[in-house]
Amino acid sequence: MQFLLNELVDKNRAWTNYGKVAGYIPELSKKDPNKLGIVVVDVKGKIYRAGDYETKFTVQSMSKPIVLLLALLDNGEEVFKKVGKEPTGDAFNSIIKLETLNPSKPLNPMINAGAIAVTSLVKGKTKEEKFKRIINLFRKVSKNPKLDINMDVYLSEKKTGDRNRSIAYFLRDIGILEGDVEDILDLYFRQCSIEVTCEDVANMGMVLANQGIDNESKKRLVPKYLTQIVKTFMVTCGMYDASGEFAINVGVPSKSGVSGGIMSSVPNKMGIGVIGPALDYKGNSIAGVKLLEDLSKELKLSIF
Ligand SMILES: NC(=O)CC[C@H](N)C(=O)O
Repeated sequence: MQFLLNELVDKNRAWTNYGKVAGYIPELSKKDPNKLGIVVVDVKGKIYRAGDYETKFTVQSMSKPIVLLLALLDNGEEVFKKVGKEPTGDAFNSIIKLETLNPSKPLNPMINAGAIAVTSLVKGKTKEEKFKRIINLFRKVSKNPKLDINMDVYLSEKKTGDRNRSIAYFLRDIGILEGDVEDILDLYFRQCSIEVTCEDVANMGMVLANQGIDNESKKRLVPKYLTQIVKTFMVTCGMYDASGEFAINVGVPSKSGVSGGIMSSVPNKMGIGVIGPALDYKGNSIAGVKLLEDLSKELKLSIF
């Protein structure tokens, strides 16, 4: 496995010359596009690392499946009164269907509109308590008690996130969001700015792959059926409007983020964390996706 990972990172590094780092969050545009790293954690707890696996990056949309777990723990299936279960075929930050669908609600929790609605459902008396509950779940599933926000990325997105702000105000207008919109957005920006490495992300993917059980302590962290719901969303909507192609070429429940990270869960086998900041026009890491395609073919990881 170690040899294979080294070989596949070397082979796919050339792809980092294609695509662009995300520019709409100014702090992300400073990232080195030529990084490519991967960590694989298997169900027995063995860890394999290759390439620029030590690179730090923010979770961005890879936070969506984890916060969805928390909202489902807090509210059960009531969550789906506020957000649907279907793919959109639109970009992750699209607004268009919010107005044209009737009755209107975000189509799924993996797009920004759906994720903002999900974040609003996390329980807690104050914003601080809500964020504490969010970061604590991240620390638990990543096995990294030191996980925290990257302040520069957080402030950068908070200052420039007008599209998300528009989405959130629209969601309040149509009755999906309740409460203080700026507070909900602030929580959403914070969850996106949690700083991780490939190993943290691989561990997060492992909990989902292992049906909610910590693969080492064997403790149950979240109910199995919630991990099934989340993994299904990762298959159908996790790579935004490229989820169908990714399902054919890789075939593993995965979630990408605009930082260039990808979290993958191979059911009952492994968690994978990948970083490659240069993105295609849909917002997925070009080299990261190519690397996962090769790994999936070599190890026959497709679930289909
Ligand atoms: N695709 C993403 O990773 C989006 C997350 C980002 N923080 C945003 O809301 O725009």
